[in-house]
Amino acid sequence: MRRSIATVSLSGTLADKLTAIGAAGFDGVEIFENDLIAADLSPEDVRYRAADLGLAIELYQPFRDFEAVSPTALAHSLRRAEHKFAVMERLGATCLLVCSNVSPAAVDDDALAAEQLRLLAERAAEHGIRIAYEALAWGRHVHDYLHSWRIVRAADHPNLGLCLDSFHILARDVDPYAIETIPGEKIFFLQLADAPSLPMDVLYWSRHYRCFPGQGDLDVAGLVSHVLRTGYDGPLSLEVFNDIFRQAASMRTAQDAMRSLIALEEHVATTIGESPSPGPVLLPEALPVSLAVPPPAVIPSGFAFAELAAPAIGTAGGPLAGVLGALGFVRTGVHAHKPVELWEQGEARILLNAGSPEGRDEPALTAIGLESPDPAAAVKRAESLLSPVLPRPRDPRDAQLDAVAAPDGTEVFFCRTAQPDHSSWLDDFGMDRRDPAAAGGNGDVAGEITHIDHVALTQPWHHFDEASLFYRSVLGLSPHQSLELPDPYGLLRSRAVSTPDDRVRMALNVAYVGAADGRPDVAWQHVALASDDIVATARRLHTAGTAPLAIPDNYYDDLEARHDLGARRHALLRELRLLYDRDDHGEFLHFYTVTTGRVFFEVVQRLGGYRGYGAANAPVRLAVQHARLHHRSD
Ligand SMILES: O=C(O)c1ccc(O)c(O)c1
Ligand SMILES: [Mg+2]
Repeated sequence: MRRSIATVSLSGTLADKLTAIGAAGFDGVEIFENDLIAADLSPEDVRYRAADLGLAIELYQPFRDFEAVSPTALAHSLRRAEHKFAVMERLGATCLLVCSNVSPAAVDDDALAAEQLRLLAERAAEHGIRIAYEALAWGRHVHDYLHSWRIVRAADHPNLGLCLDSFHILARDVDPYAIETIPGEKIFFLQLADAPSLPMDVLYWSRHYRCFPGQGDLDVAGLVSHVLRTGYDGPLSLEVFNDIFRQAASMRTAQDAMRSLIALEEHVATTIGESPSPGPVLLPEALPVSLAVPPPAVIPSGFAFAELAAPAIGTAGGPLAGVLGALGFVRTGVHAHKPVELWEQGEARILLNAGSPEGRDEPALTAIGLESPDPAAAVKRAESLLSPVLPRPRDPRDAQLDAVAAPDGTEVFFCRTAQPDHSSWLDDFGMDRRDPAAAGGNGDVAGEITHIDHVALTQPWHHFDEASLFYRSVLGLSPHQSLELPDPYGLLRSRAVSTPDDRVRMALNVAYVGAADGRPDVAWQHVALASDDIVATARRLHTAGTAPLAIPDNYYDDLEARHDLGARRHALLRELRLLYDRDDHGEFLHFYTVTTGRVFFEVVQRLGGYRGYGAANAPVRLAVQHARLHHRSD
């Protein structure tokens, strides 16, 4: 399919936007009038620049408040239209979007709207221009696509058709099923946007919170299926009004947009045969357009490791090694020729890397290893969704490693640990790697860490939606609900993503920038380790002389008010500074270690089928972490 995007979706000048859109591989562009008006480029300059970048100008927009008006207003609007037609001729644009009238002066009269739109279409036809009429969700009288279709049908002019916009249709919860009753040739244009479900005024929601398909909660793929079934063969065009994208780097946003369209086409291709439809079953092969079909997602089956930059391991193991030791981890190997240590316990593996990349001078979570049924196929998938595959200046002695960069720069490795069909990264840590249990680990002691439960990564605030789309589309993880967590100095956005079997879970949090009063930027990351007996793990930590993060007494007073867990259990939680949560499926016990650089560990025990991440307790944790940070910098 032709892929297009509206210039309003990106930041920068019109020239920047065109360059970014061209570089991301789009076929076309919708020129937003305000971008052109403010540009120091003539319409001809824009036309030739777009052509040089391989971009067709698919649409010019928006033309507002035209239909169902008084004769005086109509005369004024027709004059305005003639000027716009002239600009479009200079641009080489042949389709004008007219959005439904929002003015209080508009009359509730479909026959009048049809008559006036017909007049506009007749004038447009003289310039070889077509009019695409769009029902804005907040239109004064016309706010639903079936209503705009009735008007277009009544006007009955070949140069008048519809613009369908997924936001306006899905935001008002209008059933897109009836789209299939519209002949495809009367759908002149299809605009796509997703949005997180937010109970708010639809105009405000549209102007600030639209996002690319796959980043929100709307069924954009289902809507596209209905449109394609009509025979529509025009472009899929992204039109996103978003406060963050307006500020973020345009090159990157354009690439994120392209990834979203590829994933959307794949979604449509794989589900169009199943979507409820008034017509016969239609398979992708029978469509007049072709849809992208990237190699399927390879769902990871667990964590192989988490890698931490540990600049200080040279000095007596460094603080991270101290914490790992107190938690019962054992250093089981050292990389054959890199300053990397392997620490293990159960199936949990942590790499401490002293070879601090690019001036990193504090501990940070830099890479995660995921167990993959097919690492090479996982990389192919990532490549086809425009994720940077990491060039590895590999030593021929090392095991083959397949890795991609996540949007926040975290390296994601696809591994097959100790599988006969693939070389194992573990072999790089020497044949004399110690068995963690035999090497003085605590395989036989209660409170063993069994595996990595989840990792929590902080995303720069302007890459949050991009990150959730990356984990969803590239790795095949399912996003959970977005949460807002109160922090002493801000509101933290958090969203978990996980595999269907929950063996890989990640929490994505927004990192934020310290305020003007000199507070530091906060981008804490953590590795959550699963224990089969958290009370024993906590006692071991105490015995090793390492204190967990000191949760305040007020938390325990409140916990007693919220949950009746019995006096003994409450006393135990308070003594060991364990936190507690529960959901409909089970209970959750957890504690945190103190932060080293940007990193801390969490130990968790899930009782029953608890599905969450202890988000209810995150505000207390953040407050304590902030207090420690302030204390240190005083
Ligand atoms: O927010 C608006 O006004 C607006 C304008 C043009 C569109 O295509 C649209 O979907 C919204
Ligand atoms: Mg629109």
